Amino acid sequence: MEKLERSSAWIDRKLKALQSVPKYTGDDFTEQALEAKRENSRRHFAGALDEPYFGRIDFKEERDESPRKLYIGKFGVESEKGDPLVIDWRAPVASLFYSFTGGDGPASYTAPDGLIEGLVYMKRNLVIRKQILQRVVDTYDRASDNPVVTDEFLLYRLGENKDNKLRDIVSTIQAEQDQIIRSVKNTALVIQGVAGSGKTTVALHRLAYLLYEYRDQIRAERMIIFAPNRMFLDYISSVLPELGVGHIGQTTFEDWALELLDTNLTLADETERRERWFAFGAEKPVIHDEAPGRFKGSVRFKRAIEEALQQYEQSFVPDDDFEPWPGGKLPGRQIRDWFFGEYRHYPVMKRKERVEARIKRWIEMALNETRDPNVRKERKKKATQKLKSYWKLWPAETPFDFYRSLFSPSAGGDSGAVKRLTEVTVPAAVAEESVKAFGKKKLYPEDLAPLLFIHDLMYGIHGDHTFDHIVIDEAQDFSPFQIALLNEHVRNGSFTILGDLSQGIHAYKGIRSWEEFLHLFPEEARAYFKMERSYRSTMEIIRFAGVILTNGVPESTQAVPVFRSGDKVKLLRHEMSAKVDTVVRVVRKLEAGPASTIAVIGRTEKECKELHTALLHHDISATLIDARQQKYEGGLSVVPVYLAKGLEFDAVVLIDADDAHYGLNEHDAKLLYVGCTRSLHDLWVLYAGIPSPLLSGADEEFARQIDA
Ligand SMILES: Nc1ncnc2c1ncn2[C@@H]1O[C@H](COP(=O)(O)OP(=O)(O)OP(=O)(O)O)[C@@H](O)[C@H]1O
Repeated sequence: MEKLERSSAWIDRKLKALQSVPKYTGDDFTEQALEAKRENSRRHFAGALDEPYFGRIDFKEERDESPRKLYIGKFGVESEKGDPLVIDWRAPVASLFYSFTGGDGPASYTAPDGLIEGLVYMKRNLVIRKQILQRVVDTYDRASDNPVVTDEFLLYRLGENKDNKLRDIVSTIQAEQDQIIRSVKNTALVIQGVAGSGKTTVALHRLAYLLYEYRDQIRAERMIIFAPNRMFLDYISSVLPELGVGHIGQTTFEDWALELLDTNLTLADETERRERWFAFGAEKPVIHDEAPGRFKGSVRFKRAIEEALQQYEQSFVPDDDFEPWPGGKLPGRQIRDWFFGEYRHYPVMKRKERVEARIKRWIEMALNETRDPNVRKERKKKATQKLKSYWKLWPAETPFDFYRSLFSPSAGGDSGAVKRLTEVTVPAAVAEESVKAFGKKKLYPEDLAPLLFIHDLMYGIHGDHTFDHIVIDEAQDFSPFQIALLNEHVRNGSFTILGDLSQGIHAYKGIRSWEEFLHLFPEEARAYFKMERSYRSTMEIIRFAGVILTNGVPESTQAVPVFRSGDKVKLLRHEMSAKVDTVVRVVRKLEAGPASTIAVIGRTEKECKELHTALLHHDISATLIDARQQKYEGGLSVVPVYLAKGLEFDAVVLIDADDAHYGLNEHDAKLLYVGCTRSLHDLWVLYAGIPSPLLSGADEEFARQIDA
């Protein structure tokens, strides 16, 4: 209590002092920089004032007589003398708070000058809100009979209801998560984590850590997060500001690539495609490596493009000499020497520019040697015309022209008649679909990486488009081509790539194994982590979801639950004709209970739309989430299962869990798994007729059958 009062008073004084300095709005750069620093500190102290710290760890270093009390908070605060009052959670010593897992033995952390060893005496979690101490939980006490770190505080945190935004977890980061967060910068981290293991959350905390640890080397504006859609970005948008980090770019791969390409190309409407990919029963598509996303996302396609471009470069310079006027001649050999020799390190279009400037300089020099002003004038005129026609001999394809020509030899630009891809054969269906879309200046998402790759090779990568660190969430839906392309847009291969193969519901474009990404990086520059503990859902929900994986994806990793018990999963059978009434009844019941976010999860967009309309007729207001959704509003949502990925809800009503909607196959199993693992506390699974075979074996211990 005394510590809290002292820290708060000190922070309050610092804040007031900063607030008393008038804000600088002038043009002086130095003053502007100082003001930005002050503003940062104001924000920092305002945050620290409300909640100065959340943890305490008593640690006795080997050389010390007695333990020191270390208070851990979101922001470090120092006393007037420079002593740490509160330690930033990202500081090396704070890692003790997270990595210490109990026992009598020594604990250690790595300080800038080496390993520090000692003994932990106590670990305490505190909840302080608006300077009022609300909760204290000692999760470790050396003096107790059984000194292990308990999950008590974590369970209290996990039991809380969630609103419409993902939150920070600084006070309860677990040891295995902390290890990932604190991994060194220049590595490509690939993380396979089960549903609810905290992948998204951990990646965001890692960004905050990197900014702290490498503050002299990296900048927030040069870090970027790729997420699957705008709604998901909105959902995760609070975490970084809560951690005091701003200005990190958050985007989708599509938006990022389209902006860089800066053309009049737009994305083709994928509604029909989505219906096809997510159809069920007899309509269900067979997915193989010839699917457009798999083919265009492959490394072999990338290699084939690279080769085609090399060929293209070889034939770039015409054999002709340049003869600006009778008797004047710049030999073709000389021009080729410039292009293939002197300028060989530049991308092809830059080389073309350089050669053009060089020819112009050559003309000027030749003109200067012409004494007679009339002849000079005449020659100048002729040279301008000749240069124009000479340039027509050079290829003038845009990256899009070039890309397009790969699919249909006759549709290319100047040299389109040449078959450019020699190493791969474009599957006929892919070529047909592509040609049709390209004719209307439309692209599919899987065209963006190859097109940008061609663009980069032709024009080079501008420094502004190179990042210090890249985070890729839901990476199982990315292609190796996309990762390889991004690797050229990041310094030192600094990546956090996270996903879950068991949630790989976009199999027509995503990967089958992490090896597909890992082998893109040298062995010494990559690291692979597995996160197997799931924090989101109750034990009952996790065990129930585990049954689905056992039935449909037997080789997948089962999630290990945190020991948080809740209600059994409700398996509710209803008459086919009573679907809407049953959903209405369950939703009303849930709305009357503690849940603040509820989702009704269906199989297809069409079925969700119908149900949403039916709910409105029953005066139940809900948000229908479709592929265009930009924001996640919370409350009650109706959402097709493939758009629910990444989100979470206090309660989930999963509808149509019958044998027709979810058959005994991998794709349906992954969809059903995603649906069930969205729930934190309460899961209702509704079906008419025969239940999905994926549910068979759901034990009475964690699931209960109810007849409507
Ligand atoms: N150490 C932790 N302390 C408290 N809550 C945690 C912790 N780790 C994860 N969580 C919570 O678990 C939930 C799942 O986290 P998150 O969405 O980051 O997981 P994920 O692995 O990305 O999930 P999915 O793949 O299913 O989308 C969130 O509510 C998050 O706050």
